[in-house]
Amino acid sequence: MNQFQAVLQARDLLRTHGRGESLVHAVDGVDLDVPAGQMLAVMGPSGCGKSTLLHLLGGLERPSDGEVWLDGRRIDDLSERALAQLRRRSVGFVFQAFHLVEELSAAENVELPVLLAGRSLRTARRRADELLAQVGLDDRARHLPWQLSGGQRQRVAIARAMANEPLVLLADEPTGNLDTAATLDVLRLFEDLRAAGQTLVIVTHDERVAATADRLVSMRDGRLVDDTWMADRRQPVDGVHGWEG
Ligand SMILES: Nc1ncnc2c1ncn2[C@@H]1O[C@H](COP(=O)(O)OP(=O)(O)OP(=O)(O)O)[C@@H](O)[C@H]1O
Repeated sequence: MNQFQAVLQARDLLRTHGRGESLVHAVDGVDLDVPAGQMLAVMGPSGCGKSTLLHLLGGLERPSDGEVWLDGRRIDDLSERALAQLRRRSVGFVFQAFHLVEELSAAENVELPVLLAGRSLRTARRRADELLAQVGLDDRARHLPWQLSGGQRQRVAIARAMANEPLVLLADEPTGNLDTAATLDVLRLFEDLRAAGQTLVIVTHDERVAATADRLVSMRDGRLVDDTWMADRRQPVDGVHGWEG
């Protein structure tokens, strides 16, 4: 653990695709320390490597070179089995397209990762009840995903991502498919999680979303080109302008 008590660290991270003429440096020498409890936004033009960076940080992809550390433990060189366990227990993912299991109810979607982590059905049910209440969907617990609005589906996905109390919550364009009202719901939820000490990394194209973060890093061509700590300038969700437009 370093002086910032970084929960998540990237060291000279490289991820390439293809070879020869078609070689792409999706992530090209990224160093990053995310302190515990920080809400970090990642922005940059399409194709600059934001999703790839998020996948590397959460162990969904392995780097071509460099290191990823989670809570003081190096994760990029773990076995497949250990990495799968880490993803289930220590990292929460939220995606633009929700990726809920369509055959399962909202509650069952949240229960699933708890069961996969080896806990009892009773524990899983209790956790799902708590989390769905927290995201304001206790009255939708038995609904299937297609019976929910996009914003409701994303709130279920956030509840699912939080099911095993992850060290970090990683979100890839979480509001990209949502209208303004649903975006605000999701941001208020993130704000509550942040207030409770949750570490969040959020990839976004939306400056209004980034304005609510503690820190904004900008990427270009696989590199970090700017790193701004908002400190006192971060905006509470309801203080951000431009939602009407
Ligand atoms: N599996 C792959 N094979 C080949 N190239 C890939 C692969 N995955 C990503 N890339 C390339 O790596 C670069 C970074 O992609 P990435 O999806 O991380 O960008 P992004 O910033 O998240 O883009 P967007 O904002 O459009 O989602 C792009 O040039 C992309 O085409």
